[in-house]
Amino acid sequence: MIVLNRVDIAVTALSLVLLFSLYFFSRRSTHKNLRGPPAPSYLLGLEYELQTKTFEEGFVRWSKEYGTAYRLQGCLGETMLVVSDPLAIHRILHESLQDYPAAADVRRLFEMIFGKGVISVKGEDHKRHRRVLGPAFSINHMRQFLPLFQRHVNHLSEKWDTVLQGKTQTIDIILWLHKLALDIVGESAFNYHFDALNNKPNELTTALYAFEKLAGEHTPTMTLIQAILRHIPDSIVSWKTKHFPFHGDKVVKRFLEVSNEKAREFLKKAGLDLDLDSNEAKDETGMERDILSILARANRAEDPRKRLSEEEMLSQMSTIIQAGHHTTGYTISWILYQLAAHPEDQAKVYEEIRQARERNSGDFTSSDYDSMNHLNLVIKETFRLHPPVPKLEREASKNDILLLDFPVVCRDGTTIDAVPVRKGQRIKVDITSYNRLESVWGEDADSWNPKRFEPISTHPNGKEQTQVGLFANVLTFSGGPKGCLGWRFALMELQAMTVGLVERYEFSTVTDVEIEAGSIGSQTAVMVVPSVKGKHMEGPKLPLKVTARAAV
Ligand code: HEM
Repeated sequence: MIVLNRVDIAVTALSLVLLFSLYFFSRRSTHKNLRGPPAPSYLLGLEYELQTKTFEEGFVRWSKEYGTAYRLQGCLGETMLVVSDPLAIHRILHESLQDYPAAADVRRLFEMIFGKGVISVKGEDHKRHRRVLGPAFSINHMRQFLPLFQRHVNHLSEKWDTVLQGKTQTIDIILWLHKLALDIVGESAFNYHFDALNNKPNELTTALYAFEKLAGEHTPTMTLIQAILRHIPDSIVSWKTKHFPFHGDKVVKRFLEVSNEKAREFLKKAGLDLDLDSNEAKDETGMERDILSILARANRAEDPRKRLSEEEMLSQMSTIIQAGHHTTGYTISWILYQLAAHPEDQAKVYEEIRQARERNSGDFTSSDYDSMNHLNLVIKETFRLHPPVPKLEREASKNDILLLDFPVVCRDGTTIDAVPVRKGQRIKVDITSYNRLESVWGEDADSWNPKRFEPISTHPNGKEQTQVGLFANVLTFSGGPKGCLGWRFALMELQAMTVGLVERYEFSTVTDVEIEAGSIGSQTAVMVVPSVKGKHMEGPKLPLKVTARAAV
Protein backbone atom coordinates (compact mmCIF):
# COMPACT_ATOMS: atom_id res chain seq x y z
CA MET A 1 0.00 0.00 0.00
CA ILE A 2 1.25 3.52 -0.85
CA VAL A 3 1.51 5.79 2.19
CA LEU A 4 1.52 9.53 1.49
CA ASN A 5 3.46 11.79 3.83
CA ARG A 6 2.60 15.46 4.47
CA VAL A 7 4.93 16.71 1.73
CA ASP A 8 3.28 14.37 -0.82
CA ILE A 9 -0.15 15.62 0.21
CA ALA A 10 0.95 19.27 0.03
CA VAL A 11 2.53 18.76 -3.42
CA THR A 12 -0.61 16.95 -4.67
CA ALA A 13 -2.87 19.71 -3.33
CA LEU A 14 -0.67 22.42 -4.88
CA SER A 15 -0.61 20.62 -8.24
CA LEU A 16 -4.39 20.35 -8.20
CA VAL A 17 -4.74 24.08 -7.46
CA LEU A 18 -2.28 24.86 -10.30
CA LEU A 19 -4.10 22.53 -12.67
CA PHE A 20 -7.44 24.12 -11.88
CA SER A 21 -5.97 27.60 -12.16
CA LEU A 22 -4.64 26.74 -15.64
CA TYR A 23 -8.05 25.34 -16.55
CA PHE A 24 -9.84 28.45 -15.31
CA PHE A 25 -7.25 30.70 -16.99
CA SER A 26 -8.01 28.97 -20.30
CA ARG A 27 -11.72 29.67 -19.72
CA ARG A 28 -11.32 33.26 -18.57
CA SER A 29 -14.03 35.46 -19.88
CA THR A 30 -14.22 38.06 -22.58
CA HIS A 31 -15.48 40.55 -20.00
CA LYS A 32 -12.23 42.21 -18.99
CA ASN A 33 -13.64 45.62 -19.77
CA LEU A 34 -16.80 45.14 -17.71
CA ARG A 35 -16.76 46.60 -14.22
CA GLY A 36 -17.52 44.62 -11.10
CA PRO A 37 -16.80 44.41 -7.37
CA PRO A 38 -13.18 43.69 -6.39
CA ALA A 39 -12.56 40.17 -5.02
CA PRO A 40 -10.79 39.83 -1.65
CA SER A 41 -8.87 36.70 -2.72
CA TYR A 42 -7.93 34.80 -5.87
CA LEU A 43 -8.72 31.41 -4.32
CA LEU A 44 -12.27 32.20 -3.18
CA GLY A 45 -13.05 35.21 -5.34
CA LEU A 46 -16.24 36.71 -3.95
CA GLU A 47 -17.98 33.36 -3.57
CA TYR A 48 -17.45 32.81 0.15
CA GLU A 49 -18.18 36.43 0.99
CA LEU A 50 -21.43 36.20 -0.97
CA GLN A 51 -22.68 33.48 1.34
CA THR A 52 -22.22 35.69 4.38
CA LYS A 53 -23.76 38.84 2.85
CA THR A 54 -27.45 39.56 2.41
CA PHE A 55 -28.62 40.12 -1.18
CA GLU A 56 -29.15 43.75 -0.27
CA GLU A 57 -25.48 44.15 0.75
CA GLY A 58 -24.22 42.28 -2.32
CA PHE A 59 -26.14 41.96 -5.57
CA VAL A 60 -28.60 44.87 -5.10
CA ARG A 61 -25.82 47.31 -4.16
CA TRP A 62 -23.56 46.16 -7.01
CA SER A 63 -26.28 46.48 -9.63
CA LYS A 64 -26.74 50.10 -8.54
CA GLU A 65 -22.98 50.69 -8.74
CA TYR A 66 -22.07 48.77 -11.91
CA GLY A 67 -25.34 48.65 -13.87
CA THR A 68 -27.47 45.88 -15.32
CA ALA A 69 -24.53 43.76 -16.54
CA TYR A 70 -21.27 43.36 -14.63
CA ARG A 71 -18.59 40.80 -13.86
CA LEU A 72 -18.22 38.90 -10.63
CA GLN A 73 -15.09 36.99 -9.72
CA GLY A 74 -15.64 33.44 -8.52
CA CYS A 75 -13.20 30.91 -7.03
CA LEU A 76 -9.80 30.49 -8.75
CA GLY A 77 -10.30 33.49 -11.02
CA GLU A 78 -13.48 32.26 -12.74
CA THR A 79 -15.45 35.19 -14.15
CA MET A 80 -19.22 35.16 -13.92
CA LEU A 81 -21.57 37.53 -15.67
CA VAL A 82 -24.39 39.03 -13.58
CA VAL A 83 -27.36 40.41 -15.50
CA SER A 84 -30.48 42.26 -14.39
CA ASP A 85 -31.09 43.95 -17.74
CA PRO A 86 -34.61 43.27 -19.11
CA LEU A 87 -33.53 42.78 -22.75
CA ALA A 88 -30.67 40.45 -21.81
CA ILE A 89 -32.99 38.49 -19.51
CA HIS A 90 -35.60 38.28 -22.25
CA ARG A 91 -33.03 36.67 -24.53
CA ILE A 92 -31.83 34.21 -21.87
CA LEU A 93 -35.23 33.08 -20.59
CA HIS A 94 -37.60 33.58 -23.50
CA GLU A 95 -35.93 33.86 -26.90
CA SER A 96 -33.02 31.43 -26.58
CA LEU A 97 -33.83 29.16 -23.64
CA GLN A 98 -32.18 26.19 -25.38
CA ASP A 99 -28.88 28.16 -25.56
CA TYR A 100 -29.01 29.12 -21.89
CA PRO A 101 -29.90 25.99 -19.88
CA ALA A 102 -29.50 25.85 -16.10
CA ALA A 103 -25.78 25.54 -15.25
CA ALA A 104 -24.59 21.91 -15.24
CA ASP A 105 -23.83 21.81 -11.48
CA VAL A 106 -27.30 23.17 -10.73
CA ARG A 107 -28.94 20.48 -12.87
CA ARG A 108 -26.77 17.86 -11.17
CA LEU A 109 -27.79 19.14 -7.72
CA PHE A 110 -31.45 19.27 -8.77
CA GLU A 111 -31.27 15.72 -10.09
CA MET A 112 -29.92 14.57 -6.72
CA ILE A 113 -32.64 16.41 -4.84
CA PHE A 114 -35.63 16.02 -7.14
CA GLY A 115 -34.70 13.08 -9.35
CA LYS A 116 -35.41 13.27 -13.08
CA GLY A 117 -38.27 15.78 -12.70
CA VAL A 118 -39.12 18.77 -14.89
CA ILE A 119 -36.75 21.09 -13.02
CA SER A 120 -33.67 18.93 -13.67
CA VAL A 121 -34.03 18.20 -17.39
CA LYS A 122 -33.33 20.36 -20.44
CA GLY A 123 -33.99 20.60 -24.19
CA GLU A 124 -36.50 18.17 -25.73
CA ASP A 125 -36.89 16.26 -22.45
CA HIS A 126 -37.94 19.48 -20.74
CA LYS A 127 -40.56 20.16 -23.43
CA ARG A 128 -41.89 16.60 -23.01
CA HIS A 129 -42.18 17.01 -19.22
CA ARG A 130 -43.91 20.40 -19.52
CA ARG A 131 -46.42 19.02 -22.05
CA VAL A 132 -47.54 16.27 -19.65
CA LEU A 133 -47.47 18.51 -16.56
CA GLY A 134 -49.33 21.42 -18.21
CA PRO A 135 -52.93 20.14 -17.66
CA ALA A 136 -52.35 19.53 -13.95
CA PHE A 137 -51.49 23.25 -13.51
CA SER A 138 -54.32 24.70 -15.63
CA ILE A 139 -56.45 27.42 -14.06
CA ASN A 140 -59.48 25.09 -13.83
CA HIS A 141 -57.59 22.48 -11.86
CA MET A 142 -56.08 25.15 -9.65
CA ARG A 143 -59.59 26.37 -8.73
CA GLN A 144 -60.43 22.88 -7.46
CA PHE A 145 -57.73 23.28 -4.83
CA LEU A 146 -59.34 26.32 -3.25
CA PRO A 147 -61.44 24.47 -0.60
CA LEU A 148 -58.31 22.53 0.35
CA PHE A 149 -56.33 25.78 0.81
CA GLN A 150 -59.14 27.28 2.91
CA ARG A 151 -59.46 24.16 5.07
CA HIS A 152 -55.75 24.25 5.96
CA VAL A 153 -55.86 28.00 6.71
CA ASN A 154 -58.77 27.28 9.10
CA HIS A 155 -56.64 24.62 10.72
CA LEU A 156 -53.82 27.13 11.34
CA SER A 157 -56.34 29.58 12.83
CA GLU A 158 -57.56 26.94 15.29
CA LYS A 159 -53.94 26.47 16.38
CA TRP A 160 -53.32 30.21 16.73
CA ASP A 161 -56.56 30.71 18.67
CA THR A 162 -55.29 28.17 21.20
CA VAL A 163 -51.95 29.99 21.46
CA LEU A 164 -53.50 33.47 21.72
CA GLN A 165 -56.25 32.66 24.25
CA GLY A 166 -57.93 35.95 23.27
CA LYS A 167 -54.81 38.04 24.07
CA THR A 168 -52.26 39.81 21.85
CA GLN A 169 -49.17 37.62 21.63
CA THR A 170 -45.87 37.77 19.79
CA ILE A 171 -45.64 34.79 17.46
CA ASP A 172 -42.69 33.82 15.29
CA ILE A 173 -45.02 33.23 12.36
CA ILE A 174 -42.51 31.76 9.98
CA LEU A 175 -42.43 28.16 11.19
CA TRP A 176 -46.24 28.03 11.36
CA LEU A 177 -46.60 29.33 7.82
CA HIS A 178 -43.93 26.97 6.56
CA LYS A 179 -45.89 24.05 8.07
CA LEU A 180 -49.14 25.36 6.58
CA ALA A 181 -47.56 25.52 3.12
CA LEU A 182 -46.16 22.00 3.54
CA ASP A 183 -49.54 20.53 4.57
CA ILE A 184 -51.16 22.22 1.56
CA VAL A 185 -48.62 21.10 -1.02
CA GLY A 186 -48.50 17.48 0.27
CA GLU A 187 -52.25 17.04 0.01
CA SER A 188 -52.48 18.88 -3.34
CA ALA A 189 -49.57 17.00 -4.87
CA PHE A 190 -50.54 13.43 -4.02
CA ASN A 191 -52.97 13.48 -1.12
CA TYR A 192 -50.08 13.06 1.30
CA HIS A 193 -50.84 14.22 4.84
CA PHE A 194 -47.67 15.68 6.28
CA ASP A 195 -49.75 16.81 9.27
CA ALA A 196 -46.98 19.30 9.95
CA LEU A 197 -49.29 21.74 11.80
CA ASN A 198 -50.12 18.88 14.19
CA ASN A 199 -46.37 18.10 14.53
CA LYS A 200 -47.17 14.52 13.61
CA PRO A 201 -43.97 12.58 12.94
CA ASN A 202 -43.92 10.62 9.68
CA GLU A 203 -41.28 9.24 7.37
CA LEU A 204 -41.44 11.90 4.69
CA THR A 205 -41.40 14.83 7.15
CA THR A 206 -38.39 13.33 8.94
CA ALA A 207 -36.55 12.91 5.63
CA LEU A 208 -37.50 16.44 4.53
CA TYR A 209 -36.45 18.13 7.79
CA ALA A 210 -33.11 16.28 7.76
CA PHE A 211 -32.58 17.59 4.25
CA GLU A 212 -33.54 21.15 5.21
CA LYS A 213 -31.05 21.10 8.09
CA LEU A 214 -28.23 20.74 5.55
CA ALA A 215 -28.82 24.20 4.14
CA GLY A 216 -26.79 27.03 5.55
CA GLU A 217 -23.54 25.26 6.43
CA HIS A 218 -20.82 27.43 4.88
CA THR A 219 -17.06 27.28 5.24
CA PRO A 220 -14.37 28.58 2.88
CA THR A 221 -13.28 24.96 2.20
CA MET A 222 -16.82 23.91 1.27
CA THR A 223 -17.15 26.93 -1.01
CA LEU A 224 -13.92 25.97 -2.77
CA ILE A 225 -14.89 22.30 -3.07
CA GLN A 226 -18.27 23.24 -4.54
CA ALA A 227 -16.58 25.55 -7.05
CA ILE A 228 -14.13 22.84 -8.11
CA LEU A 229 -16.91 20.23 -8.39
CA ARG A 230 -18.66 22.55 -10.86
CA HIS A 231 -15.93 21.78 -13.36
CA ILE A 232 -15.69 18.03 -12.88
CA PRO A 233 -17.61 15.87 -15.40
CA ASP A 234 -20.98 14.49 -14.26
CA SER A 235 -19.86 10.87 -14.60
CA ILE A 236 -17.00 11.34 -12.09
CA VAL A 237 -19.18 13.18 -9.56
CA SER A 238 -21.95 10.53 -9.88
CA TRP A 239 -19.37 7.79 -9.35
CA LYS A 240 -18.01 9.58 -6.27
CA THR A 241 -21.53 10.14 -4.89
CA LYS A 242 -22.45 6.50 -5.43
CA HIS A 243 -19.32 4.95 -3.94
CA PHE A 244 -18.11 7.61 -1.49
CA PRO A 245 -21.20 9.62 -0.52
CA PHE A 246 -20.81 12.61 1.82
CA HIS A 247 -23.28 12.78 4.73
CA GLY A 248 -25.31 15.37 2.73
CA ASP A 249 -25.52 13.05 -0.31
CA LYS A 250 -27.09 10.34 1.87
CA VAL A 251 -29.63 12.70 3.42
CA VAL A 252 -30.68 14.06 0.01
CA LYS A 253 -30.97 10.55 -1.43
CA ARG A 254 -33.12 9.46 1.51
CA PHE A 255 -35.68 12.24 0.90
CA LEU A 256 -35.98 11.30 -2.77
CA GLU A 257 -36.35 7.59 -1.95
CA VAL A 258 -39.11 8.18 0.62
CA SER A 259 -40.93 10.65 -1.63
CA ASN A 260 -40.86 8.19 -4.55
CA GLU A 261 -42.04 5.36 -2.31
CA LYS A 262 -44.99 7.41 -0.96
CA ALA A 263 -45.99 8.61 -4.44
CA ARG A 264 -45.86 5.03 -5.77
CA GLU A 265 -47.98 3.75 -2.83
CA PHE A 266 -50.53 6.52 -3.43
CA LEU A 267 -50.88 5.75 -7.15
CA LYS A 268 -51.35 2.10 -6.38
CA LYS A 269 -54.06 2.83 -3.83
CA ALA A 270 -55.80 5.16 -6.29
CA GLY A 271 -55.71 2.50 -9.00
CA LEU A 272 -53.44 4.65 -11.14
CA ASP A 273 -50.24 2.67 -10.76
CA LEU A 274 -47.66 3.39 -13.35
CA ASP A 275 -47.86 0.09 -15.16
CA LEU A 276 -49.30 2.22 -17.91
CA ASP A 277 -51.05 -0.36 -20.07
CA SER A 278 -52.72 -2.36 -17.32
CA ASN A 279 -54.89 0.24 -15.64
CA GLU A 280 -57.20 1.41 -18.41
CA ALA A 281 -60.20 0.07 -16.49
CA LYS A 282 -59.31 1.83 -13.24
CA ASP A 283 -60.17 5.32 -14.36
CA GLU A 284 -62.80 6.61 -11.96
CA THR A 285 -61.12 6.85 -8.57
CA GLY A 286 -62.75 10.10 -7.60
CA MET A 287 -59.31 11.43 -6.55
CA GLU A 288 -58.49 13.69 -9.46
CA ARG A 289 -58.14 16.70 -7.22
CA ASP A 290 -54.46 15.94 -6.62
CA ILE A 291 -51.75 16.80 -9.11
CA LEU A 292 -50.33 13.28 -9.40
CA SER A 293 -53.66 11.70 -10.44
CA ILE A 294 -54.20 14.37 -13.09
CA LEU A 295 -50.64 13.86 -14.23
CA ALA A 296 -51.05 10.08 -14.44
CA ARG A 297 -54.14 10.49 -16.62
CA ALA A 298 -52.49 13.11 -18.85
CA ASN A 299 -49.50 10.81 -19.25
CA ARG A 300 -51.68 7.93 -20.32
CA ALA A 301 -53.34 10.12 -22.94
CA GLU A 302 -49.91 11.01 -24.41
CA ASP A 303 -48.32 9.37 -27.44
CA PRO A 304 -46.60 6.30 -25.81
CA ARG A 305 -43.21 7.41 -27.19
CA LYS A 306 -43.50 10.75 -25.41
CA ARG A 307 -44.87 9.54 -22.08
CA LEU A 308 -42.96 10.08 -18.87
CA SER A 309 -41.31 7.00 -17.42
CA GLU A 310 -42.17 5.80 -13.91
CA GLU A 311 -39.01 7.39 -12.51
CA GLU A 312 -39.82 10.70 -14.21
CA MET A 313 -43.42 10.67 -12.95
CA LEU A 314 -42.44 10.03 -9.35
CA SER A 315 -39.72 12.70 -9.49
CA GLN A 316 -42.34 15.35 -10.22
CA MET A 317 -43.67 14.81 -6.69
CA SER A 318 -40.41 15.52 -4.87
CA THR A 319 -40.02 18.52 -7.23
CA ILE A 320 -43.46 19.93 -6.46
CA ILE A 321 -43.13 19.41 -2.71
CA GLN A 322 -39.78 21.19 -2.60
CA ALA A 323 -40.59 23.89 -5.18
CA GLY A 324 -44.04 24.54 -3.75
CA HIS A 325 -43.67 24.94 0.00
CA HIS A 326 -40.64 27.06 0.93
CA THR A 327 -41.50 29.58 -1.77
CA THR A 328 -45.11 30.11 -0.68
CA GLY A 329 -44.26 29.76 3.04
CA TYR A 330 -41.73 32.60 2.85
CA THR A 331 -43.91 34.74 0.59
CA ILE A 332 -46.95 34.64 2.91
CA SER A 333 -44.58 35.55 5.76
CA TRP A 334 -43.42 38.65 3.82
CA ILE A 335 -47.00 39.60 2.95
CA LEU A 336 -48.02 39.56 6.63
CA TYR A 337 -44.84 41.40 7.59
CA GLN A 338 -45.51 44.19 5.07
CA LEU A 339 -49.13 44.45 6.22
CA ALA A 340 -47.91 44.71 9.81
CA ALA A 341 -45.37 47.38 8.84
CA HIS A 342 -47.99 49.28 6.77
CA PRO A 343 -51.22 49.33 8.84
CA GLU A 344 -52.94 51.54 6.22
CA ASP A 345 -52.59 48.71 3.66
CA GLN A 346 -53.75 46.14 6.20
CA ALA A 347 -56.84 48.28 6.93
CA LYS A 348 -57.65 48.51 3.19
CA VAL A 349 -57.31 44.75 2.69
CA TYR A 350 -59.45 44.10 5.78
CA GLU A 351 -62.11 46.51 4.51
CA GLU A 352 -62.21 44.67 1.14
CA ILE A 353 -62.67 41.38 3.00
CA ARG A 354 -65.43 42.90 5.14
CA GLN A 355 -67.28 44.17 2.07
CA ALA A 356 -66.91 40.81 0.31
CA ARG A 357 -68.33 39.14 3.44
CA GLU A 358 -71.46 41.22 3.08
CA ARG A 359 -71.95 39.69 -0.36
CA ASN A 360 -70.80 36.17 0.50
CA SER A 361 -71.07 34.72 3.99
CA GLY A 362 -69.80 31.28 2.90
CA ASP A 363 -66.44 30.23 1.50
CA PHE A 364 -64.88 32.79 -0.83
CA THR A 365 -64.49 31.87 -4.50
CA SER A 366 -61.51 32.70 -6.67
CA SER A 367 -63.60 35.53 -8.25
CA ASP A 368 -64.10 36.98 -4.76
CA TYR A 369 -60.33 37.01 -4.30
CA ASP A 370 -59.67 38.44 -7.77
CA SER A 371 -62.11 41.28 -7.10
CA MET A 372 -60.17 42.44 -4.00
CA ASN A 373 -58.09 45.11 -5.70
CA HIS A 374 -55.83 46.17 -2.84
CA LEU A 375 -55.18 42.57 -1.78
CA ASN A 376 -53.82 41.81 -5.24
CA LEU A 377 -51.71 45.00 -5.35
CA VAL A 378 -50.18 43.97 -1.99
CA ILE A 379 -49.41 40.46 -3.28
CA LYS A 380 -47.77 41.81 -6.47
CA GLU A 381 -45.65 44.32 -4.54
CA THR A 382 -44.55 41.55 -2.15
CA PHE A 383 -43.55 39.36 -5.11
CA ARG A 384 -41.51 42.30 -6.46
CA LEU A 385 -39.69 43.22 -3.25
CA HIS A 386 -39.27 39.74 -1.80
CA PRO A 387 -38.56 37.09 -4.44
CA PRO A 388 -37.77 33.90 -2.46
CA VAL A 389 -35.58 32.64 -5.33
CA PRO A 390 -33.22 35.59 -5.83
CA LYS A 391 -31.25 34.45 -8.89
CA LEU A 392 -31.04 31.80 -11.58
CA GLU A 393 -27.79 30.14 -12.58
CA ARG A 394 -27.54 29.68 -16.35
CA GLU A 395 -24.73 28.65 -18.72
CA ALA A 396 -24.29 29.70 -22.38
CA SER A 397 -24.15 26.65 -24.65
CA LYS A 398 -22.78 28.73 -27.55
CA ASN A 399 -21.21 32.11 -28.28
CA ASP A 400 -23.79 34.87 -28.31
CA ILE A 401 -24.36 38.59 -27.84
CA LEU A 402 -26.69 39.95 -25.17
CA LEU A 403 -28.24 43.28 -26.14
CA LEU A 404 -28.99 45.61 -23.22
CA ASP A 405 -32.02 47.83 -22.58
CA PHE A 406 -29.87 50.00 -20.32
CA PRO A 407 -26.26 50.59 -21.53
CA VAL A 408 -23.46 50.12 -18.99
CA VAL A 409 -20.25 52.07 -18.46
CA CYS A 410 -17.04 50.02 -18.79
CA ARG A 411 -13.71 50.24 -16.99
CA ASP A 412 -12.19 52.32 -19.77
CA GLY A 413 -15.06 54.83 -19.57
CA THR A 414 -16.79 53.69 -22.77
CA THR A 415 -20.50 52.84 -22.76
CA ILE A 416 -21.76 49.61 -24.28
CA ASP A 417 -25.25 48.37 -25.12
CA ALA A 418 -24.31 44.75 -25.95
CA VAL A 419 -22.26 42.16 -24.03
CA PRO A 420 -20.53 39.30 -25.87
CA VAL A 421 -20.94 35.88 -24.25
CA ARG A 422 -18.71 32.90 -24.95
CA LYS A 423 -19.72 29.25 -24.84
CA GLY A 424 -19.54 27.92 -21.27
CA GLN A 425 -19.97 31.37 -19.67
CA ARG A 426 -21.77 31.16 -16.33
CA ILE A 427 -24.50 33.77 -16.00
CA LYS A 428 -26.36 34.82 -12.89
CA VAL A 429 -29.80 36.13 -13.78
CA ASP A 430 -30.31 38.51 -10.87
CA ILE A 431 -34.03 38.39 -10.05
CA THR A 432 -33.84 40.62 -6.96
CA SER A 433 -32.00 43.45 -8.72
CA TYR A 434 -34.22 43.34 -11.83
CA ASN A 435 -37.26 43.66 -9.54
CA ARG A 436 -35.64 46.78 -8.02
CA LEU A 437 -34.48 48.58 -11.19
CA GLU A 438 -35.37 52.26 -10.95
CA SER A 439 -35.36 52.41 -14.74
CA VAL A 440 -38.21 49.87 -14.79
CA TRP A 441 -40.13 50.47 -11.55
CA GLY A 442 -39.50 54.16 -10.90
CA GLU A 443 -37.40 56.15 -8.44
CA ASP A 444 -39.08 54.56 -5.42
CA ALA A 445 -38.15 51.04 -6.60
CA ASP A 446 -36.53 50.18 -3.25
CA SER A 447 -39.61 51.15 -1.26
CA TRP A 448 -42.93 49.48 -0.54
CA ASN A 449 -45.63 50.95 -2.76
CA PRO A 450 -48.41 48.54 -3.83
CA LYS A 451 -50.08 51.30 -5.84
CA ARG A 452 -47.36 51.09 -8.48
CA PHE A 453 -49.25 48.11 -9.88
CA GLU A 454 -52.41 50.10 -10.51
CA PRO A 455 -53.00 50.36 -14.27
CA ILE A 456 -51.17 53.38 -15.72
CA SER A 457 -50.93 54.72 -19.24
CA THR A 458 -47.19 55.50 -19.18
CA HIS A 459 -44.34 53.58 -17.58
CA PRO A 460 -41.82 55.19 -15.22
CA ASN A 461 -39.06 55.35 -17.85
CA GLY A 462 -41.48 56.53 -20.54
CA LYS A 463 -41.28 53.38 -22.67
CA GLU A 464 -43.03 50.02 -22.71
CA GLN A 465 -41.49 47.47 -20.35
CA THR A 466 -39.62 44.58 -21.97
CA GLN A 467 -41.57 41.41 -21.17
CA VAL A 468 -39.55 39.27 -18.76
CA GLY A 469 -41.68 37.89 -15.90
CA LEU A 470 -44.58 35.45 -15.90
CA PHE A 471 -46.80 37.51 -13.62
CA ALA A 472 -47.07 41.32 -13.32
CA ASN A 473 -43.75 41.42 -15.21
CA VAL A 474 -41.82 40.84 -12.00
CA LEU A 475 -39.16 38.16 -12.36
CA THR A 476 -40.09 36.31 -9.15
CA PHE A 477 -41.58 33.31 -11.00
CA SER A 478 -38.92 33.60 -13.72
CA GLY A 479 -40.26 33.70 -17.28
CA GLY A 480 -40.40 31.94 -20.63
CA PRO A 481 -40.86 28.21 -21.28
CA LYS A 482 -39.00 27.23 -18.07
CA GLY A 483 -40.80 29.70 -15.84
CA CYS A 484 -42.52 28.49 -12.65
CA LEU A 485 -45.23 25.92 -13.37
CA GLY A 486 -46.95 26.57 -10.05
CA TRP A 487 -47.44 30.36 -10.25
CA ARG A 488 -51.26 30.16 -10.49
CA PHE A 489 -51.32 27.64 -7.64
CA ALA A 490 -49.10 29.97 -5.56
CA LEU A 491 -51.17 33.05 -6.33
CA MET A 492 -54.46 31.42 -5.34
CA GLU A 493 -52.91 29.85 -2.25
CA LEU A 494 -51.50 33.22 -1.15
CA GLN A 495 -54.84 34.94 -1.75
CA ALA A 496 -56.60 32.31 0.39
CA MET A 497 -53.94 32.49 3.12
CA THR A 498 -53.86 36.31 3.29
CA VAL A 499 -57.64 36.70 3.30
CA GLY A 500 -58.17 33.85 5.78
CA LEU A 501 -55.60 35.23 8.23
CA VAL A 502 -56.25 38.98 7.90
CA GLU A 503 -59.98 38.36 8.36
CA ARG A 504 -59.28 36.73 11.73
CA TYR A 505 -56.17 38.52 13.02
CA GLU A 506 -54.56 41.92 13.15
CA PHE A 507 -50.78 41.89 12.65
CA SER A 508 -48.31 44.47 13.92
CA THR A 509 -44.54 44.72 14.16
CA VAL A 510 -42.65 44.15 17.41
CA THR A 511 -41.00 47.28 18.87
CA ASP A 512 -37.19 47.24 18.57
CA VAL A 513 -37.14 44.17 16.31
CA GLU A 514 -36.08 45.05 12.76
CA ILE A 515 -36.58 42.52 10.00
CA GLU A 516 -34.29 42.11 6.99
CA ALA A 517 -33.90 39.68 4.10
CA GLY A 518 -31.37 36.98 4.97
CA SER A 519 -30.63 33.91 2.91
CA ILE A 520 -30.31 30.16 3.34
CA GLY A 521 -28.76 27.53 1.09
CA SER A 522 -25.59 27.71 -0.97
CA GLN A 523 -24.35 29.69 -3.94
CA THR A 524 -25.83 27.01 -6.21
CA ALA A 525 -29.33 27.07 -4.71
CA VAL A 526 -30.21 29.90 -2.40
CA MET A 527 -33.45 31.25 -0.94
CA VAL A 528 -34.13 34.65 0.59
CA VAL A 529 -35.95 34.54 3.91
CA PRO A 530 -37.16 37.01 6.56
CA SER A 531 -34.72 37.25 9.45
CA VAL A 532 -33.96 39.51 12.39
CA LYS A 533 -31.64 42.37 11.38
CA GLY A 534 -28.01 41.64 12.10
CA LYS A 535 -28.81 37.99 12.82
CA HIS A 536 -29.50 36.71 9.32
CA MET A 537 -26.92 33.94 9.76
CA GLU A 538 -29.24 32.46 12.44
CA GLY A 539 -31.81 31.66 9.74
CA PRO A 540 -35.49 32.46 9.11
CA LYS A 541 -37.32 34.34 11.89
CA LEU A 542 -40.30 36.66 11.83
CA PRO A 543 -41.80 37.65 15.19
CA LEU A 544 -45.04 39.64 14.81
CA LYS A 545 -47.67 40.74 17.30
CA VAL A 546 -50.90 38.90 16.54
CA THR A 547 -54.35 39.91 17.89
CA ALA A 548 -57.57 38.01 17.19
CA ARG A 549 -60.24 40.28 15.65
CA ALA A 550 -63.85 40.27 16.67
CA ALA A 551 -65.87 38.23 14.11
CA VAL A 552 -66.88 40.26 10.99
C1 HEM B 1 -44.26 32.25 -4.34
C2 HEM B 1 -44.20 31.03 -4.81
C3 HEM B 1 -43.26 30.56 -5.89
C4 HEM B 1 -42.18 31.18 -6.46
C5 HEM B 1 -41.64 32.56 -6.16
C6 HEM B 1 -41.61 30.26 -7.42
C7 HEM B 1 -40.51 30.53 -8.21
C8 HEM B 1 -39.97 29.66 -9.12
C9 HEM B 1 -38.77 29.90 -9.87
C10 HEM B 1 -37.92 31.16 -9.80
C11 HEM B 1 -38.56 28.82 -10.65
C12 HEM B 1 -37.36 28.60 -11.57
C13 HEM B 1 -37.69 28.87 -13.01
C14 HEM B 1 -36.47 28.84 -13.90
O1 HEM B 1 -35.55 28.05 -13.69
O2 HEM B 1 -36.45 29.63 -14.86
C15 HEM B 1 -39.62 27.88 -10.39
C16 HEM B 1 -39.76 26.65 -11.00
C17 HEM B 1 -40.76 25.75 -10.71
N1 HEM B 1 -41.78 25.91 -9.80
FE1 HEM B 1 -42.14 27.54 -8.70
N2 HEM B 1 -42.36 29.11 -7.41
C18 HEM B 1 -43.37 29.25 -6.49
C19 HEM B 1 -44.34 28.32 -6.18
C20 HEM B 1 -44.49 27.10 -6.79
C21 HEM B 1 -45.53 26.14 -6.48
C22 HEM B 1 -46.63 26.37 -5.43
C23 HEM B 1 -45.32 25.05 -7.26
C24 HEM B 1 -46.11 23.77 -7.34
C25 HEM B 1 -47.20 23.49 -6.70
C26 HEM B 1 -44.15 25.33 -8.08
C27 HEM B 1 -43.63 24.48 -9.01
C28 HEM B 1 -42.53 24.76 -9.80
C29 HEM B 1 -41.99 23.82 -10.76
C30 HEM B 1 -42.53 22.43 -11.07
C31 HEM B 1 -40.88 24.45 -11.36
C32 HEM B 1 -39.97 23.89 -12.45
C33 HEM B 1 -40.36 24.47 -13.81
C34 HEM B 1 -39.45 24.01 -14.93
O3 HEM B 1 -38.26 23.75 -14.69
O4 HEM B 1 -39.91 23.94 -16.07
N3 HEM B 1 -43.68 26.57 -7.76
N4 HEM B 1 -40.48 28.41 -9.44
